[in-house]
Amino acid sequence: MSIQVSQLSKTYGEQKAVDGISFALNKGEIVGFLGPNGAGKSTTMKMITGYLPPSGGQAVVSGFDVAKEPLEVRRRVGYLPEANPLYYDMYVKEFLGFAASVHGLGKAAPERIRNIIALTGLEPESKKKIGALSKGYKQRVGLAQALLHDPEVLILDEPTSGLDPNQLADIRQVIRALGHNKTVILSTHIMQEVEAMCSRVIIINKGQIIADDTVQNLQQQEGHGYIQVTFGEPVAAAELEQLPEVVRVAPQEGNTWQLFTGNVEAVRKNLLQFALLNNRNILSLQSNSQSLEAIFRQLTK
Ligand SMILES: Nc1ncnc2c1ncn2[C@@H]1O[C@H](COP(=O)(O)OP(=O)(O)OP(=O)(O)O)[C@@H](O)[C@H]1O
Repeated sequence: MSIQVSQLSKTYGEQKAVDGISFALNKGEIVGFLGPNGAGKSTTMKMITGYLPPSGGQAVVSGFDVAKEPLEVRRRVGYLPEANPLYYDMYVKEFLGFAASVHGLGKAAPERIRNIIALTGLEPESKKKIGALSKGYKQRVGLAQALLHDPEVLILDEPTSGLDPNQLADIRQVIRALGHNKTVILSTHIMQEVEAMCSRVIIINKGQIIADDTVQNLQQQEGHGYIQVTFGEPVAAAELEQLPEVVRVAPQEGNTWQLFTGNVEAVRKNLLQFALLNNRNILSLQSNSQSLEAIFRQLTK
C-alpha cells in the first residue's frame, strides 16, 4: 500500500474542513481527487505530505506514519502545492539545483536536473529567472521540483492549472507515464482530465468522501446510466416509472424519454416487453452513461 489514510480530519475553529476520511492507494494508481471549492482537497493533500498536522486520524505513506516520520515521508513524496511557491529571483536551473541539494542528490544532481528539464519541457525557458516565466512554465518548474528526487508518491494539487491546451496534453502525458510505477494523486476541476488520466476517482464534499471508484463503475452505478427511448406515440411518465429497475425518468422533445437506471440491460429488456404488451412502437433506443461532470454535479449539489 503506497498511501493509507485512516479517519483523517482537520478542524479549523468550528469548521470540520476534513471530516474523518479513509482511503488506500496502491502503487501504479493515478487517482483523481475531485470536489467543489472548499471541499477539503488541499487540506487533505497537505496532511498527507506532512505540511499540515491533522486534528485526528492517521496518514501512512510508503509504510511511514506522516506524523511520526515526516522526513522519511518527504524523501518518498513529490508535492506540487496549489499555490506553487517558487523563488522568483532564482534561475530555473539554479532553483532545481537548490531543490536537488535539499534532497541530497549529490553527484547525481546535474544529470537528474537535465533529465527533469527535458521531461517537463522546460528546455526553451531553462535559462530564465523563474519570475520572468509565464504561468504555465512556472507550473512546469513546480512539477519538475516535485519529480526531482524520483519519489514513489506524487501529490499534485491542480497540476495543470494555467496550462494552454498544448501544454496540457504534454503534461498529462508526463503524468500518465509516471503513473506506471508511481502512485499519483492529483486534484483538478477539469473532468476530462480525470477521464483521460485517472484509473480511479475520489470525490470529496464538505470534508467527507462521497465516492471512491473507477470512472466506469461510477457511470454504471445506481441511476448514473440511462436509456434514451423514442416512442411512435405519447407515453405517460407513470407507465415508464413503474418499469422494474428504472430509478427516474426525464421527458425530452417529442415522445423521447430518458430512463435512468443502475441496470441498463434489464431496462432495455423491460422496455421492449412493455412496448410489445401495450402496443407501443419504439422508434429508437440507445443506452448511455452520464458524463463524469454530470455525476459530479449530481453527487455534490
Ligand atoms: N488556514 C485555514 N484557516 C481556516 N480555514 C481554512 C484554512 N485552510 C482552509 N480552510 C477552510 O477549509 C475548507 C477546505 O479548504 P481546502 O483549501 O482544503 O478546499 P479545496 O477543496 O482544496 O478547495 P479549492 O477547490 O477551492 O482549492 C474551506 O472551507 C477553507 O476555507
